[in-house]
Amino acid sequence: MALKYKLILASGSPRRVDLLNQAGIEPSRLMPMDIDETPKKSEHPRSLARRLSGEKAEAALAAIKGDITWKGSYILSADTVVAVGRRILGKAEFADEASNSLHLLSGRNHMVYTGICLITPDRKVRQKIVETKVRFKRLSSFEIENYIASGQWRGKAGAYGVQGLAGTFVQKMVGSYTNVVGLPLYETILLLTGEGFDVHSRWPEG
Ligand SMILES: Cc1cn([C@H]2C[C@H](O)[C@@H](COP(=O)(O)OP(=O)(O)OP(=O)(O)O)O2)c(=O)[nH]c1=O
Repeated sequence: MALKYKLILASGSPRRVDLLNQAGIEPSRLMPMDIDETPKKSEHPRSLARRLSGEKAEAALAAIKGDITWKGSYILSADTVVAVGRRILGKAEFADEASNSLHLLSGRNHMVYTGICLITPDRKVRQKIVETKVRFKRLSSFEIENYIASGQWRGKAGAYGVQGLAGTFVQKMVGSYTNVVGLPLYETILLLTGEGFDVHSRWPEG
């Protein structure tokens, strides 16, 4: 069946592509957007997730402006922020930063906010912020050291990836798991179908 709409995923995150694929959607194009992700002074983590997801989608829209191939396509973006209270734990650049982040998360609750932004073919902007509460067990220095050695913290908010070894750190989670991995599937599909994107006609037949 010919698909009615094209979808641009304004992201370079392999996790987001995997999650969309899991939902039976193959983006027509991947557009990683290099935006400044620095939080503003006293910006709430929720507001940051909202602002950055919006900026990624708007940057992709600006980049395809005037290109007839992508006229009438949907643009989807997301941004995931990990926070302890109002304290934002960004992507660690070095091992010692990642270690600090994990020490902070150890034995505590934290929040994961993912902002999703959808720009429709008629260029309406729709946003949704999804929250998940995560509790990590108390981590020993030995566990943290070994986790750091695995390298799985690289490129991930809060310096961990729940879909990998850090899944063993999670004592409790309230809310969406896929939200923590980087794209809340239930809410994303709801947003897409609500805006007329043909999600279910893309599902494979067995
Ligand atoms: C908390 C957590 C985050 N992550 C990832 C998801 C995101 O890729 C990343 C958060 O950074 P983001 O800035 O949201 O995304 P990104 O820079 O990786 O990709 P893009 O902006 O191009 O879409 O952390 C996991 O993979 N697992 C986790 O458990």
